[in-house]
Amino acid sequence: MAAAIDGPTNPMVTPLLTDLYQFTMAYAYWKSAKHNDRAVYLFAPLFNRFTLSSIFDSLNCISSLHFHLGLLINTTTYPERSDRIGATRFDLYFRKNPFGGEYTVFAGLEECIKLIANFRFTEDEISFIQASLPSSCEVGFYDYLRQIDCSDVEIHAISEGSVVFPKIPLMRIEGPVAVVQLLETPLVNLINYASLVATNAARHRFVAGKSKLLLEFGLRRAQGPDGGIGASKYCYMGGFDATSNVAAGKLFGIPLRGTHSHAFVSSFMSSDEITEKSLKNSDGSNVCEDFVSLVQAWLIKLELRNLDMEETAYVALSFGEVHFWFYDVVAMKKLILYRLVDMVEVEKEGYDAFMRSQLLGGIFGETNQSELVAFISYALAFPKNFLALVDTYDVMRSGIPNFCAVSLALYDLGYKALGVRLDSGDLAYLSCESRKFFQAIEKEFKVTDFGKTGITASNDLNEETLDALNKQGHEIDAFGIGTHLVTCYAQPALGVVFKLVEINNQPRIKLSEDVSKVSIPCKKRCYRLYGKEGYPLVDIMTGENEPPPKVGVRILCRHPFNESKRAYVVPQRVEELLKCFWPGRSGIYTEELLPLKAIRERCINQLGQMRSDHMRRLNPTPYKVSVSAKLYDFIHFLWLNEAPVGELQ
Ligand SMILES: Nc1ncnc2c1ncn2[C@@H]1O[C@H](COP(=O)(O)OP(=O)(O)OP(=O)(O)O)[C@@H](O)[C@H]1O
Ligand SMILES: O=P(O)(O)OC[C@H]1O[C@H](OP(=O)(O)OP(=O)(O)O)[C@H](O)[C@@H]1O
Ligand SMILES: O=C(O)c1cccnc1
Ligand SMILES: [Mg+2]
Repeated sequence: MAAAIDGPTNPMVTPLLTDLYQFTMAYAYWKSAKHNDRAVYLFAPLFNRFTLSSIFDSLNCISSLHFHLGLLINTTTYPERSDRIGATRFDLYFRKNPFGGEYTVFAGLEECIKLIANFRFTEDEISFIQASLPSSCEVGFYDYLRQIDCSDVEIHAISEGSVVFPKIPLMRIEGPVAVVQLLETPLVNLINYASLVATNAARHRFVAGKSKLLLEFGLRRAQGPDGGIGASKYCYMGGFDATSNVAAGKLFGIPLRGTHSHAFVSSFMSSDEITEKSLKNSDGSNVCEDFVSLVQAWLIKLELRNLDMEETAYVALSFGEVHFWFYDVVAMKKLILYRLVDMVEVEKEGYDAFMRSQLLGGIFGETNQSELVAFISYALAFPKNFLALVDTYDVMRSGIPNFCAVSLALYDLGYKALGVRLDSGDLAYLSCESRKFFQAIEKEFKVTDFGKTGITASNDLNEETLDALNKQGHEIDAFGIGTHLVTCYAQPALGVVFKLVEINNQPRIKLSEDVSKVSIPCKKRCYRLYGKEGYPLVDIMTGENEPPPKVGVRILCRHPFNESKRAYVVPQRVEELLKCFWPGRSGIYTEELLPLKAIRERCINQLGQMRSDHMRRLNPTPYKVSVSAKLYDFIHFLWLNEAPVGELQ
C-alpha cells in the first residue's frame, strides 16, 4: 500500500460531497444485503448459450464454464471482502470531446486518489446522513457507514495529463457496490471540470503557438474559489506557463506572473506623489538622485525624434545635470511645459521661441502625466521587472511613449524593462505599432534589444480572437487570458459519466436509443497503438483476458457500434493505458502520483505527438476509438439479449 496520501486540496471534498441518491441506493443495497454481495450470479436465460460460451471462452469476461452449465448459481454472501469471487466495476468516461474538438486532456486523477485514500465518515457526517434519510432507515446502516473506507476499492486509470478520447475508460473503479456507488458523484465532479479546463488550456496553447507565454488571469471571473484554484492548476497542466493566482502558486508551485491594473495608473495625479526619487544603478555602483527628471528628459528626447529637425527655433534646456538641445519646439504642448517649466532653465537665445511654442501644441504633449507618474512609481518599486499597462489613456500617444521614457531611463541605470500590457483596442494593430516604436528607439538611441521589448495582450481573449490575431499578424509575446479560459465559456461541462460495466463478474450494458450512449460492458484492457511515423493511430479496448496487441502483428480494430467501420492496424508501439493507482487490499504495484510539473510535461509531450489533423480547430479528423473483434461480438450479443424485441400489431 502506498504511503499516506494527503487529503483533497479542497477540504469540502468529503464523503458527503455526493448526491443524496447515492446514500439512498447505498441503504437499499445494504438493506438487501447486496452492498458487499459476492455472489457469482450467473444467469443468462435469454442468451444463446452456444454463442456466448464460444465468445467467452476467449474473452473470459465471465467464466465460460458457468455458461456451459447454464446455471443460476445463487447468492452467496462474503460480507467482509469484495474480491473473493467477483467485484463491482464502474467505468468513468466521457462520450464526446469538448469545444468541437477531437481530443481531451485527462485531469483530476490526483484529487480522486486523495479522496479515496482518505475516505472515512466522521461521526458528525454520519449523524447528518441519519438526519437526512427517512427515520425508517435501520441504525445498522449507520454502523456499516462507520466502518467503510476505500481499502476494498481498486482504481485503474489512465495517467493524468494524457490525451484521451471518448468511450475509453479514464478510470475503472472496482469494489463493493455500495461504496463505489457513493464515489460516483465526487469522482465525476473531480474529473469533469479538471479535464474540461485542461483541454481548454491546451486548445488555447495550440492556437497561440508554442513560443508565446500564456498567463492564466481568471481567478476573479472563475466560478467560485474552487473554480479559480482548479482553473489555475489545470490550465498550467494543459500548457499555460503561469498564473496570477497566488494561492494556486503556493498550493501547486505554479509560477506566478502579473502586471498592474488601470486603477494603479489612474490613482496617480502628480509627480509630487513620488517622494523618493532616487534609484540605484543595477550594479549598485551609483545612485541617480532624480529618476523623475531623467525620465522627463527622455520623454522630451523621444518626442523630438518624431519632429521635423529642419524646423523653427533652437532651444537648449537643462535639467539639473542633464542638457538637451531642441531643434524643434513646435510640437511641445502646454501640459508638459507647464509641468517642466519650474525645472527648466531655458537658455536666453531660445527662450522666446520656446515660449511661443507652448501655444502650438503637438504630439509630445499628448502623453498623460499622471500615467507617467504611475509608471515612474512602478519602475522605482520594480526596476528589474518593469512592465506597464499602457492603455489607460491612449496607447500610442501616451502609454507607449511614457513607457519608453521610463524604460530608457532605467536602461541608463543598467536595467532592462520587461514590457507593456495592452488591454483594449485592436490588439493586432496596437502591438504592431508598439513594436515599430520600440524598434525605432533601438535604432535611434542604440539601445540593445529594445525592439524586442515584451508585449502582453489581454481583454476577453479566447481561441477565436487568438486565431484572428494570428491571421492578421501581430507582435504579441504573451497573452493574459481569464474569463473565456476558466469559465470554459465555449462549453460549460464535459459529459463525464460513471457506468456499471460488471457486477459480480457479470457484464452489464446500458442501452440507449442514442447509440453513442450505449455503454461498453465488461472489465476491459485499453491500449494505444502507434503507427510508423510515431503518431498514435487508434485506441482499442479488449476483454480483460484477451492477449494484448503485439508490435508488428496485425490486429482488427472495430468501431464499437458501427459494423462497417473497421481497420487492420500493425502497431509499431503498443501502450497499455489503464494502470493501477489504488490497489485496494491487493497491495500490488501502484503508479506513483507525479508532481504537477511532470504531469504538465506529459501533457505537452502527448499533445505534441498527435497528428495535426486531429488537433486543428476547423473540422478536425476524429481519432479512432475501437474494440477488438471479440469485444465487438460480445457487446452486440449482450445488446441483442438485453433489448426487448418489439411487437407490431
Ligand atoms: N485585432 C483583433 N482582431 C480580433 N479581435 C480583436 C482584435 N483586437 C482585439 N480584439 C478583441 O475584440 C474585443 C474588443 O473588446 P471591446 O469591444 O470590449 O473593446 P475594448 O477595446 O475592450 O474597449 P474598451 O475600451 O471599452 O475596453 C475583445 O474581445 C478583444 O479580445
Ligand atoms: O479579459 P479576461 O480574459 O477576463 O482577462 C482578465 C481581465 O481582467 C482584468 O480586467 P478587469 O477586471 O480590470 O476588467 P475589464 O478589463 O473588463 O474592465 C484584466 O485587465 C483583463 O482584461
Ligand atoms: O496581472 C495582471 O495583469 C492581471 C491579473 C489578473 C487579471 N488581469 C490582469
Ligand atoms: Mg479587461
